[in-house]
Amino acid sequence: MAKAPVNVTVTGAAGQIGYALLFRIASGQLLGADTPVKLRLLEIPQAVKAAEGTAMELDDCAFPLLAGVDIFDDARQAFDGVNVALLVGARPRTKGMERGDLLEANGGIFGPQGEAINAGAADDVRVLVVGNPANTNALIAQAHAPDVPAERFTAMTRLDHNRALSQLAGKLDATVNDVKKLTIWGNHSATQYPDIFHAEVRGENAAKAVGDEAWLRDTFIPTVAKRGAAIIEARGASSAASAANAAIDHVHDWVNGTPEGDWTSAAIPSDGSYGVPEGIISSFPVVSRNGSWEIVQGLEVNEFSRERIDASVRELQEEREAVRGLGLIK
Ligand SMILES: NC(=O)c1ccc[n+]([C@@H]2O[C@H](COP(=O)([O-])OP(=O)(O)OC[C@H]3O[C@@H](n4cnc5c(N)ncnc54)[C@H](O)[C@@H]3O)[C@@H](O)[C@H]2O)c1
Ligand SMILES: O=C(O)C[C@H](O)C(=O)O
Repeated sequence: MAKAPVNVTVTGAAGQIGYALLFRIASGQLLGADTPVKLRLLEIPQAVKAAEGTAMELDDCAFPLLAGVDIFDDARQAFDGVNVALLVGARPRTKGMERGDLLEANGGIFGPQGEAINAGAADDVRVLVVGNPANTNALIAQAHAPDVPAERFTAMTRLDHNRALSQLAGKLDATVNDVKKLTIWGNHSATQYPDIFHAEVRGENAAKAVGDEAWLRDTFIPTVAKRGAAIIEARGASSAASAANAAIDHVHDWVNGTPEGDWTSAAIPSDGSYGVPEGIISSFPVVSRNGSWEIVQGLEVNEFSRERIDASVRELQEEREAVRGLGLIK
């Protein structure tokens, strides 16, 4: 029997990530070639017309798996019955805006969207927050959805993971397929920590294969952590196709499972593992089993890594305190 369509809501659908994302979802790359999807696009009223244009193009692709496209400017309607929620639309930082202003402006988006998910989402809803500051926006949405299991709220560090795979493979003259067990820890920000101490390249420990702490400290880590800014500098706009690709990877693996013998990175609510305070939405080494993320346990964290994980987690705690101070979470 044919599978029932899965409802996928994408916010910020008329933005640049939206444009790179929607066609890939509709073609089956998010959930698999046997799963029809219904797209539910959420935009602000001024951008609804642009979303309608994208919907026309989706029609014109005649995707066999696309079971419908609906466009909304109301979050309650957009998240009604949602199975997969991709929260891409966010308020970017503009000139003169302090971090508190940015968190407050995004609280005005992610709080109501969390409430709408709480009110109408399907029981199996999975939420991926892409819009920045992604980890803390996810925390705000989660706080407004008390009836949804907390672990269904995640934030995207898969782009950072993919960036790290490419940088490490390039250094060792390998391909990304040769690299396993790499980890992004912490926040999707410049404090994130890409960790190669447990990574393997062609079965050999990556840190040993690199054998160059200065490269790790002064080149690899800053290149990965500041890649978003480098893309903005080069393109004049933030990463879009690679961000959409990472969102596809994240949800695909969450639903279908990660391959045996490897792991990936995702920002998920901490259960206290690795000294990360419970509840913080932090990036960890994760596998997906039976449709749920699990933190890879038992990794030894050396002093070099500890310092960097702690710094990024501290930033997440500060963001949590800031949104608490603004009354956006309890
Ligand atoms: N986590 C990551 O790795 C990562 C990577 C790249 C970009 N990002 C972030 O993703 C976000 C989107 O990037 P983009 O390049 O697509 O931006 P964009 O400005 O091109 O598009 C954002 C869209 O969101 C819409 N929007 C704003 N408020 C909304 C709301 N309340 N409801 C629904 N839609 C709303 C806007 O109208 C716009 O169309 C940004 O916050 C960006 O910083 C995250
Ligand atoms: O949008 C940004 O600020 C950068 C983005 O998060 C990225 O990592 O490419």
